[in-house]
This record gives sequence, structure tokens and C-alpha cells, in this order.
Amino acid sequence: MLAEPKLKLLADFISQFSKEELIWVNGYLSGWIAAPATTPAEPVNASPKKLTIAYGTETGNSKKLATDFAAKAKKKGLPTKLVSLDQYKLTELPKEEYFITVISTQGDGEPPVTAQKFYDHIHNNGFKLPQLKYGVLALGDTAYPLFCKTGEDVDKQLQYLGAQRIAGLQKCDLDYEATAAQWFDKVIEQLTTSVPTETTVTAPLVAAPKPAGKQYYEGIIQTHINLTAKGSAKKIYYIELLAEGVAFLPGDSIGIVPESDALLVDQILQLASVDGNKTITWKNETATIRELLISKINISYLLEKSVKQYATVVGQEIPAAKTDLLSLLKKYPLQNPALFEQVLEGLTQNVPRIYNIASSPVAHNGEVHITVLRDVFIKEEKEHTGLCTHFLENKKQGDTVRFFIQTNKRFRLPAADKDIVMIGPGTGIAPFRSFVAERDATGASGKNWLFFSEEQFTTDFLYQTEWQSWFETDVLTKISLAFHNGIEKAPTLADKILQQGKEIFEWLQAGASLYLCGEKEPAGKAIEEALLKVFSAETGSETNGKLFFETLKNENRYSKDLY
Ligand SMILES: Cc1cc2nc3c(=O)[nH]c(=O)nc-3n(C[C@H](O)[C@H](O)[C@H](O)COP(=O)(O)O)c2cc1C
Repeated sequence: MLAEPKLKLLADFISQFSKEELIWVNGYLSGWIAAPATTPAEPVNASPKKLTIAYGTETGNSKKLATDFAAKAKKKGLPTKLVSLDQYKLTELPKEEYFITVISTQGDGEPPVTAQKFYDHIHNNGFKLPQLKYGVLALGDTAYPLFCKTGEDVDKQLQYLGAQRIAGLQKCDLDYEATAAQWFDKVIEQLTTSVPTETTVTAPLVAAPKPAGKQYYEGIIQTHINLTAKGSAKKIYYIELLAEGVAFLPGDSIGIVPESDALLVDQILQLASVDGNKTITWKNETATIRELLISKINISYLLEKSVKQYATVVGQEIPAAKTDLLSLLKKYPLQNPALFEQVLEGLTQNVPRIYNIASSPVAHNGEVHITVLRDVFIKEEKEHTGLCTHFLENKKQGDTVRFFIQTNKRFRLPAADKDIVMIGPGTGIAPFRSFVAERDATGASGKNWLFFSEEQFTTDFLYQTEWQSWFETDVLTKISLAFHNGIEKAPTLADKILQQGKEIFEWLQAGASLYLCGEKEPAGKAIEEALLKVFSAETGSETNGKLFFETLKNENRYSKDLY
């Protein structure tokens, strides 16, 4: 409170200023109060700094944060505009003064749908933004391999375009509130006190222990079979999970958090002479060491920072090669068992593996089906299987699996009367089984065309009897197959697309939607190249072909899910 004489002095003083000037004074005073008492902050210019806060969101977190930020900035007297990136006028960007982006990462490291245009705009147009001062707050989830990828890309690209950071990129995990608020307080401090300079705000090194925003389900395995026949070079498992009340749409995926092999964990405990029954708290999770090693902690594919932490604990130089905990313990034994908990601190959590759902919620009510290729690789001359493959391979009928639904809004069936062309080499066929089963069960009138490829016709034709039955009942209008069958120059799926390009183009011109799912390399890449060749040939030039491809994407008639 001010005493009466001072209050009067202040009122007289204030009466000399315009509203704009008062807003600036307000900001100036906040900065002055926040600064150390001996060095009052000097404002650099007399007018308040104009701030735009733009958000790109899918499930609303970025919007909520951006809205809180805008309210805070306004309170501090900064003229602030809050806008969703899909509403943002891209021609405004070169005119902006201070530009804060709050953006999440979706899909497999992709921008939210609402931010796609902005993302493409800054990446595809050859302009510069020398006057822009910016900061990016990235939302993500450390459970995903491409943590905060979109925020990283936007931050990097704005700098590349000549803009100046007023705050370093801040990456946030699911428990973002406190970190985000701290970061924005620093931004406000910059804008209300002094010349903006780049600050590096370090992201928290350690992941939040569990993806709190996700709803997890327990599914009971009711079928677990190898889809490929005897004589096949591969194993592809078909797993049916009983999962009553789990809501999803054709095109969605599930995330499964793999568990480590109990025998491997026991070997580790024995080697480290550690009591696995001791209860500890690891990244907010309280359980026995053995339980944590089985269900939470990544012991198979250690990150570089985990190896570094191990090297510090044992006080030795260890090369940053890909390794696992057991190998480290064997090669660089711990001097004493008490050090094991320090090693655990440097380890990260197991990340979920994502599988396309192969069932239809209408046709296979209460069930979720997946198609899992046994992922085999050679390390130190020994055959190994991927962690989740190994985990799922050893499950039996009646066992439970913990999973969450990963929605994929970019991979959706069109209206029931629209035609679809589905290209699914190998396990890429999974979502198309969901699509066609759904269209069959709902009596959708649109035509359906499937492209599929595998090694051997006799052993590897995934879901063969179902495709045959759908073909016979006219649910599946066309099926185009490419099997290698051990023939050196056998046509690939890309070749089939080139051969049937004219008809594919006709379907698309008549309004069909096109889908591609499967491995990115080599099949996915070759197929996209073949599609571009087809479109170029049919439209008369490569430029027109690219334009046709772009139009399909802009009209949401080309969806791909490559891994
Ligand atoms: C389908 C889906 C895919 C996601 N993919 C990623 C990813 O690749 N990388 C990441 O860091 N976070 C990923 N996330 C996590 C989100 O970025 C995180 O939940 C964020 O808080 C969402 O913010 P929003 O509500 O503003 O979209 C994904 C979330 C979902 C639902």
C-alpha cells in the first residue's frame, strides 16, 4: 500500500501518460523489480514489444499452454496476439517482431495436422526472416524415439532463415507444466527488461517415468500363430488380443511396452551381486530392482548417455558403441554391488513399439489384432531378435499384454462411397486388413484395390484366405501381387505399380484415396518413386506429376505410414 501523499504523486504522474505508454511502464517496472537491486534494467526502446504466440496442437496441450502464456504476457503489459498455426496468416511472418511457437510432435516425429502448413511454409519457401526474434517451446513424449522432433525442426529452420532466438529451444516431456512456465517467465523477463539475447534453456535430461497422458489397457491373447508356412525364410506372427471397450478406428496403431527377459535380468543381478528383491524408487516408480529391470528399464539397447554414466561409475574409458547392460557388466565389472543403483540412474525407460492394428472395430468387436514380423539381426556373430519381437514371440494364449492406442488421424478411410487404392508390401498389409474388414462389415459401396508383395507365394501370402474370400464376394475389387519366389529379376511391387499406372491414375482422377504402408526402405521409397513416374507420365511432365501428388496430399487423399 502507498501512503496518501505518494498515491497522489503517482496519480498525477500517471495522468500525463497515454494507455500505450502506461502498458510499457508496467512492463518496465516488472523488469525493474525482477532485476538485481543494484542494476536496474534499462529498456531498449520506448514502445512495448509486440508478441505473437502461435500454437500447433493435436490434443490441446500446446493450445492450453499458449493460452496461459498469452494471459501472463498481457498481465505484464505486452501487446500479445494468440493464434492457432492453422489460422495464422503466413504472410504476417516477415512482419512479426517477437514470435513464440508452442508446438507438439505427432505421428512418427511429425507436426500436428494443424501446424503442417506452417511447417511446410518455413521449410519450402526461400525467404529470410532477419527481423524476427523467436522462441520455440516443444511438447513431446520421451517414450517416442523422435522426441520433440517438430519443435527441433521449427527452431532450427527459423534460425536458418535468419531469425534470432530470444530463448533457446525448450523441449518438454508429458510433465511439461513447470518447465514450460519457467521457460516462458524467462522469455517475458527478456521482453520486459533488456535487449533480447539468446539463452540456452536446457531440457531436463531425464525422461518422465511414465507417459501419464496415455490410457493403458490389458489385452488377453486369444490367438498367437505364425502366419507364414513351413519353408518360409521369415516368421510373421498374427496376435489377437481380447480388449473389450477399447475404442479405435481403422488406421490406428497400438503401442506395446516390451518387457525384458526374466532370465536375462537374473543373470544381470547375479553378475552384479545385487539383491533383486530390494525395493527402490527409479524415476518416480517404486518397485523391486528385479521388477524394474523386467518391466521398466531399458537394459538391451543402451543410449550413449547410459554408457557414459556406466563409465563414470566404474571409472573407466568405455567406447560409445551400441551395447547392453549384461555385456558392460561382463567387460567392466562393478567394484562393489552398491554401485549398481548409480548405474540404474543412468539408464532410460523402455520405449513402446508401435504396430498397425490389423482388425476392424466393427468386424472384430472387442478385439485388437496385430501382425508382427520377427525382427532378427546379427550382433557379435550371434543371432538376436528385437526386444519387443522377443517379448511377443514368447507370449502364449491366455497371457496378457499391456498396450495403448495410438490414434493416426492421417490414416483414415474416406466416405463409404469413395474408392481406395492400398499399397502394403510385407507387414504393411496390416491396416488394409482392417480397412477392408470394416468396409465389408459396414457395406461400404466404394471400390477397394490392394497391392501386396512378399518373398514366396506359397508360404508368405499374409491373410490369403481372407483376401480370396473378399475378392470372391466383390468386397475386394482388384488385387495386384508381387512375389519374389526366388526369381532373380522378379517384378517388384514398384514394377507392378508402373505396369498398372494408367488404371491407378484413372481411379485417383475419379476421386479415389491412395494409401501406402510398410517399410520405408527399400520398398516404400521405390513405390513412391514409381507413383511419381506414373503421375508424371499421365500428366505429361514431372512438374505436373509432382503437382498431382501434392494435390492428393492437400486433399488428404494420399496417406502413408512408413517405418
Ligand atoms: C499419435 C501420437 C504420436 C506422437 N508422436 C510423438 C513423437 O513422435 N515424438 C514426441 O516427442 N511426442 C510424440 N507424441 C506426444 C505428444 O507430442 C505429446 O502428447 C504432447 O503433449 C501433445 O501435445 P498437443 O496436445 O499440443 O498435441 C505423440 C502423441 C500421439 C498421441
